[in-house]
Amino acid sequence: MSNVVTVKNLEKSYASKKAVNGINFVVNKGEVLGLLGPNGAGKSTTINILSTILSADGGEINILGHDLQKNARLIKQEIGIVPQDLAIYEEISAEKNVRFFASLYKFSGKQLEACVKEALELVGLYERKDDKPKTFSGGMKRRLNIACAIAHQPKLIIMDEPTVGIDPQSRNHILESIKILKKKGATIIYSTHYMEEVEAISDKIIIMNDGKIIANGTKEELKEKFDDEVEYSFHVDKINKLDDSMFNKVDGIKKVKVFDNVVEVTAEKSKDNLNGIISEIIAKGCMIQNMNAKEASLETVFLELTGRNLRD
Ligand SMILES: Nc1ncnc2c1ncn2[C@@H]1O[C@H](COP(=O)(O)OP(=O)(O)OP(=O)(O)O)[C@@H](O)[C@H]1O
Repeated sequence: MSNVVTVKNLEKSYASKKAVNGINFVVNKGEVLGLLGPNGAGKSTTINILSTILSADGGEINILGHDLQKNARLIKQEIGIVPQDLAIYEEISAEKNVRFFASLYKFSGKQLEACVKEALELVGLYERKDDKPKTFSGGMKRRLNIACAIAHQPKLIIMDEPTVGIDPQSRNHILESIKILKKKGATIIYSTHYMEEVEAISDKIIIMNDGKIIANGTKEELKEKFDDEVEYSFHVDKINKLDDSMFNKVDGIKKVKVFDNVVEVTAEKSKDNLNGIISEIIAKGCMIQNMNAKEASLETVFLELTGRNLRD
């Protein structure tokens, strides 16, 4: 079976707020799906429904061949959930934490010990297995949280912002762990506020905004839509002479932003308009101190589609 997750017309409201508004998507076996969206987009609600924690108001979900409404119990055995908040016991050793969670599933005896070891090694905590989480850094606790969620070797792993607020070393470690889990055949759904993480590990990206999916595809597919776009940024000496309408005569200008000592111009590359833009700035009596050109990135795609920065 290549479809591990199929979501059709999923809906969920809280009182009058439609948190998830008729979304559809598929995740194939072995894929890492990055779920991106600004605060309140509906990512956690979607993830909590897939994790069988919340019930949906409408729609259909099939996970690993089972209908979620009819067979949640079977699905729970096959998935691993890394929640946004830590779910570990501070007062027992890292190893006992992992063993406890793994023992809730099908493993016991030697097999259980092997799974616990493998999970702790994966997140780089085997050397610290006898230590209590209360002595760990925030990043180490998050890594332990992951080990607890994956020790039973689930086919589908669902992670809700597993790298929020941690040190870069732990963050890299978590991203590397995800790549290894994927290599071993796991399917992963991963929600995050960090664009660079999605770029680094996702096979497919879904961008949510206001309960809806507004883009769905590979990184390349999403960028393609904005391939003809370039953002020029000029540092000038006399910003007070410039305004948003100064490039009205130049062809292919999409957006102008003037702030501090900077003028940012989003333009269509194919219109070959850089000379025209520079001429207009010089004609205003300004000197250009330096200039940058930025091609479309996922950040641009996100901003264009949602009108918001990812971490507003
Ligand atoms: N228990 C709740 N009761 C009422 N409203 C809720 C509840 N949980 C979420 N919401 C609202 O539903 C919408 C979607 O929230 P959700 O937490 O799914 O978004 P999110 O994309 O995960 O955001 P964040 O990145 O901030 O976690 C938001 O408007 C939120 O305020």
